[in-house]
Amino acid sequence: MKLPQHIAETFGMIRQKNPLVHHLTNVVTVNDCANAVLAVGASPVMAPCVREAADMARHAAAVVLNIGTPDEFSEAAMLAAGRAANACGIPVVLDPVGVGATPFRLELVSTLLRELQVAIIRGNLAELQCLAGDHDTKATRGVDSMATDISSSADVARRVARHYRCVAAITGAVDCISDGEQLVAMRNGHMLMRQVTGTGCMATSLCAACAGAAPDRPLLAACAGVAAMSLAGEFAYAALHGGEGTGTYRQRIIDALSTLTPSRMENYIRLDNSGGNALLG
Ligand SMILES: Nc1ncnc2c1ncn2[C@@H]1O[C@H](COP(=O)(O)OP(=O)(O)O)[C@@H](O)[C@H]1O
Ligand SMILES: Cc1ncsc1CCOP(=O)(O)O
Repeated sequence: MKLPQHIAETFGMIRQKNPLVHHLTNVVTVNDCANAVLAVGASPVMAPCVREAADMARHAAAVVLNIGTPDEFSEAAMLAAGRAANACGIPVVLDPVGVGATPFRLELVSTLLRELQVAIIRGNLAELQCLAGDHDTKATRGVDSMATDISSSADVARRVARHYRCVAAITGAVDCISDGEQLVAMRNGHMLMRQVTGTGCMATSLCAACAGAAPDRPLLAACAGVAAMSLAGEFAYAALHGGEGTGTYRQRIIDALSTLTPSRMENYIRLDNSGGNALLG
């Protein structure tokens, strides 16, 4: 089997298994994440209160910790959910939104990564550069950044994955996913995705949906989640008519996710081999 087929097969497992994805996430994009997860055949639930976060995590197939709008209660609830998930072998997927922007976010993410074993970290280049300890994180601008250069993304993804013993997924014009050894780079998506808030958060939730369906293959799960998001962005753009803008585009992204099939995914994934692709030592 070729790599796109493995990725597409992993995506297909979502509809077979209908995993429950528990989210502790931000207030900006929470509804988009819930709809994205539903669109691909998984079930979302959001239970951010510390009094039930761990109990809900135990029912779930995967847990998302997205630090987009952290407050003074976030750390306790995320730790409770994450510890419960770790104890039950349920994959935890971290989105370190804007981690380099404030000391509070950096401290929160450092605590989560010290106390929990995460399966997948999904973020943009600036966020993962920050986690890699790179000091040149000029790319940070609020919760946004740009990744066009495959060599930096590939290098940072590998280093983050090795350091935190997980899969690291860096999205951007090129998406680079690594487990520390193997690297998968894909060039799908559309630059208009940057004009719609939530495309990164949805990518993270989709990685969690895939990890919930295929917990034994986190690298392929992260590839499938990211590929689903990028392909939805690409197909949604192609479906726009004249006079339609980013509001319609946001809706069309959910439409594209809900109609995305494994065979379409397999056919449209564009691998970029210039950074060295999967099965690299
Ligand atoms: N310039 C681009 N060209 C194509 N796709 C892009 C581009 N920028 C981002 N994307 C896609 O948008 C989605 C969100 O990625 P990104 O913007 O990096 O996340 P974040 O919102 O966390 O910064 C991913 O599927 C990614 O591939
Ligand atoms: C705008 C904003 N501010 C805090 S969280 C958030 C949403 C970020 O979502 P994404 O990174 O997916 O665009």
